[in-house]
Amino acid sequence: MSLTRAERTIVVSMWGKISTQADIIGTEALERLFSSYPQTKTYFPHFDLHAGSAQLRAHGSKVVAAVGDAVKSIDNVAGALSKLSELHAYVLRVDPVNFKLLSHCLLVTVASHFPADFTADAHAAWDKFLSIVSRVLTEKYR
Ligand code: HEM
Repeated sequence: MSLTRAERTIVVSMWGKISTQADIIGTEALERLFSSYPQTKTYFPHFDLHAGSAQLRAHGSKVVAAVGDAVKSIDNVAGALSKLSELHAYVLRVDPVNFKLLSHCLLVTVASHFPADFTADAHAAWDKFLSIVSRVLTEKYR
């Protein structure tokens, strides 16, 4: 699976907007993840996961920064995220199903912040891009 040229253009150009609100978007996506899918909280027993907590905000900005690294290396996402891939697969052992949940929450968050940009094509491009990111972060399981 790889992005078409048109899909890359959409992801890169929307990232220009998302990156200006990266911390807010990362934090909101995590808040949505933990409230809609509370089972995901089991990976964070050491975190204060209340909405707006300092740890949640710090983690939200790290997650979105990593998505930004992937956008910047959109032709080599595996290379850009290789350290994170080892962390999630070998150290944290996050079950891959959780990546679908977080990707969904990121999509919903982006859609609600940028409704005019979130056309059906943009939705499809981001969905595909986030599944590539998720695949990279989980592929070391196989
Ligand atoms: C788009 C998918 C994801 C991205 C881009 C991502 C990104 C990151 C980043 C950047 C870190 C910090 C690494 C560091 O401090 O060196 C991290 C840590 C972590 N991630 Fe993810 N992650 C993703 C999905 C997930 C999912 C689905 C879960 C589980 C539900 C998860 C659980 C964790 C945990 C438990 C940590 C360690 C937190 C800590 O103790 O500081 N991640 N992730």
